[in-house]
Amino acid sequence: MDSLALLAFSVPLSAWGLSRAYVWLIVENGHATLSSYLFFLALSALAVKLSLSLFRKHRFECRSRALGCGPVAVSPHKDPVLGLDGFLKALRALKSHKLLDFYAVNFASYGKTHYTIALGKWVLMTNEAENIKTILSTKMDDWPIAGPRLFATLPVLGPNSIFTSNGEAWRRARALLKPSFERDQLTDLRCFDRHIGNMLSKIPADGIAFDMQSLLLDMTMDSSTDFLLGYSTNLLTKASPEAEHFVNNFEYASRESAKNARLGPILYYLPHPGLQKAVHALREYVRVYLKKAMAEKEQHAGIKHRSYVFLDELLKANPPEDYTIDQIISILIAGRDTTAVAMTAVFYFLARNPAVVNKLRAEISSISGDTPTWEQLKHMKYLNNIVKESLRLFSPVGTNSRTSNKETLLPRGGGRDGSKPILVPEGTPVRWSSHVLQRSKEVYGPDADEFRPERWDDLRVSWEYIPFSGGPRICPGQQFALTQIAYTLFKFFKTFHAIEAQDSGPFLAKASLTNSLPYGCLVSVRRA
Ligand code: HEM
Repeated sequence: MDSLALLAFSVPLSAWGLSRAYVWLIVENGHATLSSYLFFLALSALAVKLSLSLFRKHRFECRSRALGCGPVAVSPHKDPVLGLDGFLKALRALKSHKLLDFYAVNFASYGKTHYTIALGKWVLMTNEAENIKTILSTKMDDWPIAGPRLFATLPVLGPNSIFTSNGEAWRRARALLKPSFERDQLTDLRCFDRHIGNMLSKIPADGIAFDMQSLLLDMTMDSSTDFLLGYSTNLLTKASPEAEHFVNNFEYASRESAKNARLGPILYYLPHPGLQKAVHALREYVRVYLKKAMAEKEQHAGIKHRSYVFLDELLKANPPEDYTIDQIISILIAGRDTTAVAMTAVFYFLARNPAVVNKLRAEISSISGDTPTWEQLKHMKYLNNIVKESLRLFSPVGTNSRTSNKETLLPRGGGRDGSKPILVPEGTPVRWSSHVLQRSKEVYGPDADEFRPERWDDLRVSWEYIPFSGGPRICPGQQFALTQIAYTLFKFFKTFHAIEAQDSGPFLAKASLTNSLPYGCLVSVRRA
């Protein structure tokens, strides 16, 4: 039944019901007490609210039709109010590390754009590249970051960080950070070199199984802190007790943030002394290096006294102390796990594809010496295709979301075949999955689930490939991450001849702030 028919039916019915309730309760039974009046008032308020929401729904549908929009599919729910059945299914998928598959099944079953209910809230799911482009780029201002992602990171990053802010506050943070990601900085590979060397020296001798993911997590923490603060945590060599404490707090804060993302406002408004203590300790650790960098800036007044450090670059704009700390912690959260997990996935796929490794080694051996330049790395076509293909099959940020701040149009998803535009009400959360989109058979062909770097020789895609997101909020660390991954691969295959998988289970993804491999990535190597 459409909303007009419901309206025509329900308004006279509730008026009649209310008048009957009044006569029965107050006139006939003489219950003219305060509680019966209050009961009657509550009943009336409910009826008015229901009629008003039906009226609004009707007006919304009229506007939607006038704009040429179509209705959107709705996923079926046994519990149509809270959607508890869907929530429990998602929870089970999360626990068995199959949440990304759960999204894939839902998109295949209910359509590329559909509504679902999550704990009483209507959520728009869309995997239409055109819709994602509209949300992230063309109409970005209608779609701020809100909801779970915000609840997840606010307690750790505060409202001013590039990661949690919107509008003017976000533009200010982005402008401050932009110069620190300029190309010149990226071409200086010395910062990675030492940490990659430390990691390679920890890899056990021929044939012994080890977890590549945990080594890569240590390496990216060492290189990120070195790059950002000018002082590495040195987890792979001789970490100080302060550095170890910092890393423990960082990992604890990330885990608790992921819980906030799942339970949203429920946890966000409850006090969490453990998290507060960890965040305080994180900030104080960064403050020590910030103070050192400020002192060195005064002492050296414009003279370059050490190789590139992100903090030195930031301080050129004289930002306030706590604001700077917000941004540094944001970048560490945004860049450390993502890069480590992206590299883990590359090694996961290579360990299962010896023919790809042979082709990669041939390309690497065409470059003399053990230390490539930035330009050489950029021109290694096959190596870059491998990284691209791995990020297609496994994006560390496998899903993403925004919330509409006004009634707004999306170009697709309406009508029987989903080709009409849709009108989205204000306050609607929208979620999409780069992971599912990047495995679309429509775009990537029937072998979309296979690891085949050669497909990138002639494949041209746009918004169907978004491991680093897109639009003005595109990941500013993209080149930094890609360079670090390429450099690691180069050095790894100059040292080792082959890599073999030592686990045989299916590919699973543990969903947290970033997806990771729940049981690590067990491999063994042979020396070159
Ligand atoms: C393979 C590694 C990486 C992947 C897959 C990745 C992915 C992403 C994605 C998908 C977003 C968009 C999030 C959203 O729209 O909600 C993002 C944002 C961001 N990333 Fe990355 N990232 C990676 C590495 C890095 C690195 C190394 C850094 C810094 C050194 C970094 C810094 C940031 C920042 C600051 C943002 C927020 C940008 C903004 O809101 O304007 N990322 N990243």
